[in-house]
Amino acid sequence: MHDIIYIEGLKTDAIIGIYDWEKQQRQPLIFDLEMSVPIANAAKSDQIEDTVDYKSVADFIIEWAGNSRFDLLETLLEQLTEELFSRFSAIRHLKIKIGKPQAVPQAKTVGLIIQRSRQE
Ligand SMILES: Nc1nc2c(c(=O)[nH]1)N=C([C@H](O)[C@@H](O)CO)CN2
Repeated sequence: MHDIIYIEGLKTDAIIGIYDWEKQQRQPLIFDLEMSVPIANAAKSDQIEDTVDYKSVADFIIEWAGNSRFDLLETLLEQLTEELFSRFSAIRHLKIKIGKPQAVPQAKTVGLIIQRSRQE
């Protein structure tokens, strides 16, 4: 059982969606992440290098998702998960929720949650 480093309510604007109008204008996406990371080394050393820097993860997601262009949330999240495992080697498991608040006007938000483990 590992510890969880989390990011909640991370907002970025992206080109995402299956309809023509969605391919013309950016719309907000909201990310919630839980990253399973062993924190014992960082807790002893007090060094950011020994853990996962949530600020670096947040900055990466804003940049990567902001420059992405997908039809489906499914594709975006699957590819984002691979990028995060590749860039942040201490992440063992990832749970990511993505919300698309403008997609269904009658709903507060809609979206997708995926959970993946690092493939060794
Ligand atoms: N499972 C999904 N369903 C839908 C998606 C999606 O990405 N995954 N996308 C859309 C449209 O782009 C919608 O968000 C526009 O309102 C519809 N269903």
